[in-house]
Amino acid sequence: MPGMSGAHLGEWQRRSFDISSGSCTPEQTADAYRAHILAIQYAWANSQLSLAGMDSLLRTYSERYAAVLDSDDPRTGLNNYAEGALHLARSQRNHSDKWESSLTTASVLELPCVRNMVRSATGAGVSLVAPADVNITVGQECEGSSLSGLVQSGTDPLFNTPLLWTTSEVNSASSHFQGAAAGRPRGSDGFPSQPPSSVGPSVRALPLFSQHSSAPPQINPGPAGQQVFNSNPSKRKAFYNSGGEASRGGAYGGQAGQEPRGSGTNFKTAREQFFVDQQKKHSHQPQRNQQAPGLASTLGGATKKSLGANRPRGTFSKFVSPMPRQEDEVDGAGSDSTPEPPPVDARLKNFEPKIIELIMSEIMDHGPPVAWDDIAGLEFAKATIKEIVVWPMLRPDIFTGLRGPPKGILLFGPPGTGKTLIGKCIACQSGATFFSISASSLTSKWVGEGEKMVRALFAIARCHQPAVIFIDEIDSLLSQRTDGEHDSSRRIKTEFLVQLDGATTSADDRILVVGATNRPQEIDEAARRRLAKRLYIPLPEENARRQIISKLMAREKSQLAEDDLESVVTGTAGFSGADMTGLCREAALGPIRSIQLSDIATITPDQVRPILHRDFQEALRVVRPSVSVKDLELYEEWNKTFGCGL
Ligand SMILES: Nc1ncnc2c1ncn2[C@@H]1O[C@H](COP(=O)(O)OP(=O)(O)OP(=O)(O)O)[C@@H](O)[C@H]1O
Ligand SMILES: [Mg+2]
Repeated sequence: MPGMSGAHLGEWQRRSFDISSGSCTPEQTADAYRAHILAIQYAWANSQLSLAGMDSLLRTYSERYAAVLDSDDPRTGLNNYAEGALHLARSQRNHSDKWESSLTTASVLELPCVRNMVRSATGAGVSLVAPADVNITVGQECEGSSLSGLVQSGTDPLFNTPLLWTTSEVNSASSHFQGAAAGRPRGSDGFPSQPPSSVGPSVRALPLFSQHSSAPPQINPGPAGQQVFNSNPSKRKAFYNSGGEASRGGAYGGQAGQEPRGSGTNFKTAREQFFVDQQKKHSHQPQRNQQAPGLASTLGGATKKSLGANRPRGTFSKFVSPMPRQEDEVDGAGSDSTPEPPPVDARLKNFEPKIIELIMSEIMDHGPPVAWDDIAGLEFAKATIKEIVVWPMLRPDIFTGLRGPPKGILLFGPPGTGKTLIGKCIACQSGATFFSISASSLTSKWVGEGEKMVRALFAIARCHQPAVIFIDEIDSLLSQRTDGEHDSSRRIKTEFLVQLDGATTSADDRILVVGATNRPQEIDEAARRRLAKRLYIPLPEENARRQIISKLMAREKSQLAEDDLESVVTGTAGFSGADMTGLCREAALGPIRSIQLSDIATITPDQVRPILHRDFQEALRVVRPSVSVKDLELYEEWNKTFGCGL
């Protein structure tokens, strides 16, 4: 800014980025709090701050920091991670979504079967079935409402016919309309050739669907009799809408409008209250609900399920989800017990379930087991890891105080020397909950959410102690912080360091962080300090190379004399474990290459010759070591400077 001195600029920056100024973005605020947290830790490490002082300051700033991270408010918080997920979820449909059919009232009336029905009804004065209790939405008008439990008769001006609905008609109508919608084969006129069986004492056989019925149907009034309902289309629409509720009200007792619960409570659910209001609106149908109980009870099993709504409820009853449960759908009967959500640890209550799920999915499945013997050589590293990881996990009571194990390990060394293999072995052998995290799983999710993932990861690990967090290729996550790097990756790193510090210094937590890298020199020095035990995983020595070849050849048909093996071992100096595996693969192809092309189609596996020394000699001509001497020197150098090996 021209004319503005450095001092002014500094003042302006100080005020603009002052957290309390209220003008900071949530990112700036979070950054500032993070900086505070690190400064406090730094001050303590340099003995400028007492332990108690650090403790209290850390608590204050951690809480403020967490508030910014966890707040859902986009103006004050960073918690926007769910948006991406919700966007995806929005396009999905579930049971509660309305299924909209292309059928409209007009198109239904145009259906030949409906026309027939209208015609015969006009002639015979029989009842018409209202398109109710169909699990489809006809246009936007009726909402899959159920008229079950209602017996209505009257004159429908639309059809100019007596209007009569019975429970069975409702059911039949349901099946008819569903059938029509699904295009199922029907009788000649589109109706089922057999009338549906009676569904209960109040339900008569369906005259409407016996297509040749000419006499007015006999109507069983049901226990509560019938009522007349003169409707016009708009009224009927309203009635359908309320009727669904009515019937459902009936299905779960049907006493809406009366004292609803026999249990002496006046409690009404919102749905019941809605129904009562609707009923008042349609006060020209006064007895509608009185007849509902009987009909409803007969319909209980015959029409749609009430999804738990038929259970007596009160203020102290359990909430019953309106969503059908899977087992309800399977067994049809349902049970009174609602599924208990899995208990959530109080320490995780600040994290969204989705993020917890994401982390949990990172828990490594104990795939193919890896034993310590599967790792050739590396005796020192194996012994140290057993001492640090396995025994303390098994006997935490012995490994206390000064014997307390270090909480952070760094495995470093040239590529292909078995670092990841060791990680897999720890997963199998330690008996701890094993989280295998790669940098990409934290950084490639939603931008800005990496640090939340990191926090959640450590919180979950704390809930699943003893736990091992294995971070492969840790250099890409904790490389040295530079000025030019992206803000979000910087934030993830800082968050990781904060968490790592907590995990590696807390005496109570049994969380071990294991990092693996083949670029140790790129790791941030703060991370290096936290990963206190830095173990060099070198290229395999002669003995280890011999072990690798012997182990791999033992699974194949091979003839390798002792001398041959020795010559291969000496010829592979400088090979990594992965190079050795590659060499054996190449040698194993030798016998196949020696087969005549004409025989390849017919030869049996037994006829393939064993792997011989000459196959290794051939293979050695094409497989070269992948680690250069120069690279090796760098590792040795770094090991001398920072390593904890012998
Ligand atoms: N010490 C060993 N014993 C047996 N097999 C080994 C050994 N080291 C490496 N291998 C073989 O090499 C393969 C690769 O090893 P691994 O993935 O553990 O290497 P790494 O050290 O993690 O390499 P990078 O640094 O490139 O990730 C293993 O699957 C295994 O087949
Ligand atoms: Mg690896």
